[in-house]
Amino acid sequence: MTRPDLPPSVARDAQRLVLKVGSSLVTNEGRGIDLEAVAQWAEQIAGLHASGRQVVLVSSGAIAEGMARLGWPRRPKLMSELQAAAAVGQMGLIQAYEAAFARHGVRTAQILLTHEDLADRRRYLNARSTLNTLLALGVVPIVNENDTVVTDEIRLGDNDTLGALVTNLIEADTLVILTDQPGLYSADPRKHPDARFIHQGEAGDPALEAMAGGSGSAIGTGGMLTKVLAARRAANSGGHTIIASGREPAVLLRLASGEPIGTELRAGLPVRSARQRWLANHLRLRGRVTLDAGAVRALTQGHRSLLPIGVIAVEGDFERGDVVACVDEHGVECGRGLINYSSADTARILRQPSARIAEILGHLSDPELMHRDNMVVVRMRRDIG
Ligand SMILES: Nc1ncnc2c1ncn2[C@@H]1O[C@H](COP(=O)(O)OP(=O)(O)O)[C@@H](O)[C@H]1O
Ligand SMILES: N[C@@H](CCC(=O)OP(=O)(O)O)C(=O)O
Repeated sequence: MTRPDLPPSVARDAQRLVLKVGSSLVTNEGRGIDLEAVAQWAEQIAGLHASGRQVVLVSSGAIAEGMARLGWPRRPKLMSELQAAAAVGQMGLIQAYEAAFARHGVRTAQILLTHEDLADRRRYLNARSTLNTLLALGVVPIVNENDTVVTDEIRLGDNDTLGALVTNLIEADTLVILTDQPGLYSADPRKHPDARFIHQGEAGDPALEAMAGGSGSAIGTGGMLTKVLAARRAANSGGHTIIASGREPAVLLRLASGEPIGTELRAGLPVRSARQRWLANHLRLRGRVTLDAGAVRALTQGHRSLLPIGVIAVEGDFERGDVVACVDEHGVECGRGLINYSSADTARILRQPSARIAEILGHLSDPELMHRDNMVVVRMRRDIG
């Protein structure tokens, strides 16, 4: 869907793009890899390369393609079967992409990531430098979640989130999410055919997030909600997001030439530092501390460190250096950061002035429970980090 009276697409000025393609597009609604679509994306990305732009491709479809290859008509429920399907399907995906890009003389690389790779600071920095090196070499990295090794509790589960994390990781200017709809509507168009098309908005706008529903197909996973939330996450590093139809001819080249296609969600939020983003992007936290109202204010308005005196409860089993959530008395997260004391020690020093830490614990690591520099404030109720 083009946007005739609108300003040029943000993709026109993007030097570094992340392109995310969904399972139903990649696998022709689960029938098997859509080689024609893959060929077109490869041709377009080669065209973007020729104009000096760098592209990372985040491709879903491993499970759907694995199911097609194994002759499974329905998505299995068992984790081990999903993982087996992903292992089979990922081979097919990578072969198809490598062959399609080779026709344009463009090299590809496979990158399979887990949440843990991005949560561990050292592995996160490694992933970042590998991706940056590949881009500098003119290679197109093809990223997917490492479905065969992740367990249910630690899966990202949807590649919209992964696309946003990769956007943050390499500080891409624009995240383009291609899907089976022309973009975001005021309600799921599968259920509400009269829904209004949203041409443009601001990433992180709760009104837009309320419009987006789950997946309407048997193949996709996150639906529109994960795409709109991905836009909020991408905006943390200043990345704009475009959600558009993968069936739109030459969609990437047209976007890059400035044609306004799909829904554009602009980054308007203050950009977070790489360290703050790394903290914010932790999807599974080791525990949480409950803050009294004064401590919540000190954190969110005063931009101060968290002291043990403002903590009224502690939950979870964590060590010094783990990422822990700070919640208010209603359990709503207001910040998160690296904690200076284990859960056992925190339980002993909560509600106490910092001057008493050494006396209670027999040692003093830091006067703060969480230092300002190691924290990120979370502002909204429905925050995704
Ligand atoms: N407000 C909305 N606007 C557009 N699509 C929506 C909306 N809410 C839910 N959807 C559903 O989201 C689906 C796209 O997400 P998904 O199935 O996960 O695709 P993909 O495999 O591309 O990630 C659409 O087919 C549509 O049914
Ligand atoms: N890693 C999974 C992708 C899951 C996913 O996010 O799918 P989709 O909602 O179609 O983007 C796979 O390759 O099957």
